[in-house]
Amino acid sequence: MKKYDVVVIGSGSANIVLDAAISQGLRCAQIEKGRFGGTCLTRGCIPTKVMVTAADYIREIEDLPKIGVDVAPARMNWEKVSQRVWQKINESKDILAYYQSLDNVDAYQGTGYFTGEKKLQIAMNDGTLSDEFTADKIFIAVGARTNITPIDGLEEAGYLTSESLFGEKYPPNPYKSLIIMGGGPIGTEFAHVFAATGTKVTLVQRNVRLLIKEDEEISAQILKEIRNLGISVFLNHIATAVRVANGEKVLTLEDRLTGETTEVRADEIMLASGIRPNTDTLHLENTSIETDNCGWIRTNEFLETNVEGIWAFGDVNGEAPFRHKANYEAEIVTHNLFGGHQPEDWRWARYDVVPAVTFSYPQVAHVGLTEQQAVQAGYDVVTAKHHYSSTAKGFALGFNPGDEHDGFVKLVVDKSANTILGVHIIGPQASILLQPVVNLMNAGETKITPIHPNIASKTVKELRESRLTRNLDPHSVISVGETMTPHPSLSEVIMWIQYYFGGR
Ligand SMILES: Cc1cc2nc3c(=O)[nH]c(=O)nc-3n(C[C@H](O)[C@H](O)[C@H](O)COP(=O)(O)OP(=O)(O)OC[C@H]3O[C@@H](n4cnc5c(N)ncnc54)[C@H](O)[C@@H]3O)c2cc1C
Ligand SMILES: NC(=O)c1ccc[n+]([C@@H]2O[C@H](COP(=O)([O-])OP(=O)(O)OC[C@H]3O[C@@H](n4cnc5c(N)ncnc54)[C@H](O)[C@@H]3O)[C@@H](O)[C@H]2O)c1
Repeated sequence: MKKYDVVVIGSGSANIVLDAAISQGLRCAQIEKGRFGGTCLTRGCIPTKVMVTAADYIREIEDLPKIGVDVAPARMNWEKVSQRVWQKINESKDILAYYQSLDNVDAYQGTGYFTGEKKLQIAMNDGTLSDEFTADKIFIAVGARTNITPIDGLEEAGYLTSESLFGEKYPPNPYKSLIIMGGGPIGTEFAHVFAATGTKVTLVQRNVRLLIKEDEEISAQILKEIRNLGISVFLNHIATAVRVANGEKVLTLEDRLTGETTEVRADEIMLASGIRPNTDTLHLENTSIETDNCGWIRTNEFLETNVEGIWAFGDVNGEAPFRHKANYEAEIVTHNLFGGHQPEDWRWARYDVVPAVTFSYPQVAHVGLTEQQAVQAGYDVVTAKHHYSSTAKGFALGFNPGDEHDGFVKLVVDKSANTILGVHIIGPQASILLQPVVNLMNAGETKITPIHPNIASKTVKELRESRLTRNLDPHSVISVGETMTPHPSLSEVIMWIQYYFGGR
């Protein structure tokens, strides 16, 4: 049976690990069933941010008269925006071509799955089956996909997901009307994009609030802002049936509190109702790799699975599903296994300082605990709120004290220790305003904290017993590089700093 040194399944954050293995001259295999580059490049962060940026400008231009700049209405040129969206998505072809050009990599286009504990096979996209093979080290980074909630009539009526939108269902023109189901980051970002194109958007959220991972005050504010954009929002509603009438999709909604039903109609329905892991494609039943009840692979703080020689990272381990978190984990694995470091200098993952940004209008950003979580955790909580209008630049941007659309920063502090527990921001550039706090919260000394204590290779057991600590000196470029950065371009600058100076 053929044996590789390294196999990576997935081509998103997995490529970070793959590149390190390649640079060491190891014999590698890469398996990807879809477009090379993974979700972020081909159907996630990057194409959506190209759209969101155009949508942001439309809204900002609309806001300009309030600071004394008269403007003509701005309009989204869908063809131009789409050309730019697909320019990025199509970089995928260059990624595939790059790996195909390397001698020590086999880039397989197909679905990889396990036939035994460390044995793999590939159902190739061309319909053939690969031979079985094995590897010393296997890295699973297969990500996740939209979780489709079954609704009567949905399959017959047809629907969109982020995958099909950036695929076979990409619209040549914006929809006249669109129903989006799900009020998380995907739902609110697409609601902003399409509303800015002139689409009549209806957002249906099962929960009583939008962006349920945010502090309650942020959820309440984003609701006001989203409604202010002309988007119709139904909270605490579920869809019970879909039918097609006069060329439109008609959705029956039920108020979960009162049971009252309403009908909403639109050209198209998009599901943004959460994600599920792609582990069902892997035939994990042929291995002893542990997952939780929903299929997310259990990993420890070193991204090890319970099977020696198999690691998993990114969305598939069920920790926060963000591009910056996936890359952070991939960099940890790279540092430990291919960085030439002794175990006592290994890195490990911590999930208490994972920043999150939703690129809605306005942006929403947070790191750490919400007020509600801090109270529940038993901290001596004190909070403070500072409005954009109370700052000189906030006023310059057009916010006035008392304005119901004023953005704010909410600080959650442990009063006894005087430490920051969480920061929550809603308003322009929230993604950038958050970053200094993320870096500070991540800096300093941290002690190893076991995650899934039963998962431990011999080295990890020793490291845990030695009570390893890592000191991130706030002056060091290494600390900058080891801190997650959710702003897309800021994170690229940080990666550049890390690669340029980090190794010196
Ligand atoms: C619409 C949208 C917008 C987003 N915006 C942001 C954002 O602004 N910021 C942010 O931080 N995050 C964002 N995310 C989340 C981010 O894209 C993911 O967290 C990140 O891409 C996960 O990376 P990954 O490496 O874990 O998996 P992926 O990048 O999903 O890579 C996994 C790859 O594995 C492939 N695969 C799956 N099963 C198999 C198999 N059996 N064999 C072979 N290949 C397989 C898949 O085709 C996929 O390409 C967004 C997601 C979506 C959907
Ligand atoms: N800017 C970003 O970082 C960014 C952007 C997009 C996506 N993402 C990541 O991708 C993941 C998936 O995003 P998401 O927004 O789909 O998931 P989500 O789980 O965060 O939100 C989905 C929401 O849909 C609701 N919902 C579920 N079923 C529903 C139904 N049938 N009808 C109406 N509402 C329903 C849920 O109550 C939930 O609030 C997120 O966890 C997020 O981290 C990140």
